Amino acid sequence: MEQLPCGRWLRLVSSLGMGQRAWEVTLDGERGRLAWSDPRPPRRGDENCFVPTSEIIAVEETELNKKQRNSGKWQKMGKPHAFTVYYVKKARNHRWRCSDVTFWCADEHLCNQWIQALKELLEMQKSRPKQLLVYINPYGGKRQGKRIYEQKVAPLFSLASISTDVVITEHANHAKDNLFEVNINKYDGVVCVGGDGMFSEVMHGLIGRMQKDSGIDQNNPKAPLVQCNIRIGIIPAGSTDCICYSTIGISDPVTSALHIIVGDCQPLDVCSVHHNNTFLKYCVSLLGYGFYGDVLKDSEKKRWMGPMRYDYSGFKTFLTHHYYEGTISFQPAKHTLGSPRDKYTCRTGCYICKKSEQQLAQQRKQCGLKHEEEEEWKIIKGKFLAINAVNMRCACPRSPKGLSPAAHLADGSADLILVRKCSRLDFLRYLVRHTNQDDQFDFSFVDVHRVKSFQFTSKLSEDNESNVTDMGKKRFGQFCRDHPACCCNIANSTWNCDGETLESSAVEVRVHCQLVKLFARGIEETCKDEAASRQSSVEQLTVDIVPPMGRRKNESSRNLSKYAF
Ligand SMILES: Nc1ncnc2c1ncn2[C@@H]1O[C@H](COP(=O)(O)OP(=O)(O)OP(=O)(O)O)[C@@H](O)[C@H]1O
Ligand SMILES: CCCCCCCCCCCCC/C=C/[C@@H](O)[C@H](CO)NC(C)=O
Ligand SMILES: [Ca+2]
Repeated sequence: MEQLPCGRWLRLVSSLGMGQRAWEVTLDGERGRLAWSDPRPPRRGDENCFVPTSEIIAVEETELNKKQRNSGKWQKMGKPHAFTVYYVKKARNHRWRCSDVTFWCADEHLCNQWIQALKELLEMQKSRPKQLLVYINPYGGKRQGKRIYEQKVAPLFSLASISTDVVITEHANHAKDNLFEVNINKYDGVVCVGGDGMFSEVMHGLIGRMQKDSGIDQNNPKAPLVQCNIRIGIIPAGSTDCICYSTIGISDPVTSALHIIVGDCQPLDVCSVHHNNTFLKYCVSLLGYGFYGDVLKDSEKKRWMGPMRYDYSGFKTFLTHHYYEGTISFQPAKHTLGSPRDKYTCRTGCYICKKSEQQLAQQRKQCGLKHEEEEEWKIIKGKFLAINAVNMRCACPRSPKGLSPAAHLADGSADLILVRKCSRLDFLRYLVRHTNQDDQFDFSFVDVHRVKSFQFTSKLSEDNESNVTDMGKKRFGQFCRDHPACCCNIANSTWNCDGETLESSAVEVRVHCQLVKLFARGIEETCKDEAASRQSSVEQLTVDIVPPMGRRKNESSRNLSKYAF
């Protein structure tokens, strides 16, 4: 056994009992892992197990029960001493579970030494939260938030020695308002139990509190916002849970709780939405006008249906097939490395996010924020069935690859998807591609741009501003309502902003790079993904990224692959 100068164990190797057999158990502080293997040759592959110390949840001294003590080897020795290690076990589809293993030995001192060493290693994990503030929406999704928290999450937090202050919300905006009042410095993180709307509330509370404390005016669309360092954890108990699904890879309360316990950290871009120098909302998942705005507006009246309301309203909105006229102007995100149509998806420790954030910071240092306003704006006028701006891929169980499969969580850009007027059948084909492997951008009526800011004005508000008489417009509105088959809608749609409707149709949107942080790590690469994506990603990165970054023409993909995979 070796000991660090500070007195900590670097390496502990012992022969310990597990079940009825002796195992060689190694705690390797330097490599950060606990491993156990059967010392009897030949070693079978499935009997060599290890767990990274960063994924150990807790260690506890264990009383072996009577049955265990009376069987086999136990009888031959005095009272055995045992300890249990609880750790993260990774199952399929990004699901995490809490597993445990119990080791025993006859020597009490040795047993205590192991418990002590493991506890010290856990203490060294500085990113783990000790004190959390939890908000539960009892009415989100299928109204199971409270039960989910009490039965699945609270026992894990208690096992990991995390203290919590729990607030069960009594009305909408309860959590948001409360975050302006609490002693926030007391907490290492805020957890929301609910859906995307509940996350949005907590995020608004935290960002708003941070700006207020720093004297930043949120109504100024150009204000450089102050980053929030207090992390947010999401325990999914909503209807879509798109933010959880897109940042963890699955919508599962136990998996989310374990990501919180191990102290994961995933930065996230946030869009600010303004109208006429008035702050409206922040958005992290979907900001959608037209189809998704109309689905949301209709579904709000059907909240009693629970998550099914989106299917009902989705079908109804699809049949109405309304399109909306307006003008979109946007600034392409030139600092980002990827593009919405490359195959390089955002994964844990994403290189594209890291590099894009660095390039943006460098640009701002060199040219200042003011210069950005003068950068190129592109303008598109048209008739749209849907305008969707997504800050993340917006995946959910209904659409596992999401609205924009290659969108990045933390690259300081959003993907702006414009679905122009097309036939019902074409729109259906577009929607169906959200659910299969085909490219949903491969349609003549769909455009996608990676942007850092955009503005939208509907034709209706443009006309109102120019001096067309109101009478004429009203008459035209009447005409269209009388002829629903024509599908044009001169009324405005509404914006769907993370599942909340916005009052105004004219908006000014800006992406704030990595404004908030989550207890998450992005989507982990699975063996299946690795095999499928390695070849295409390297090719794609070499083609798409290398030339704009000014690399030498034939610089090999080897240099990139060392970062990417
Ligand atoms: N106690 C409460 N009573 C009524 N509304 C609440 C309460 N607590 C929170 N809310 C509001 O309920 C809204 C919806 O909640 P939530 O996002 O949890 O569920 P959901 O809408 O079913 O799921 P999703 O957003 O994933 O579609 C939130 O915007 C939140 O402001
Ligand atoms: C006929 C087949 C049609 C299948 C269409 C499937 C498309 C599903 C795409 C879902 C995208 C969800 C984007 C997430 C938005 C959330 O912010 C919001 C609030 O939870 N949810 C919704 C539904 O607006
Ligand atoms: Ca992004």
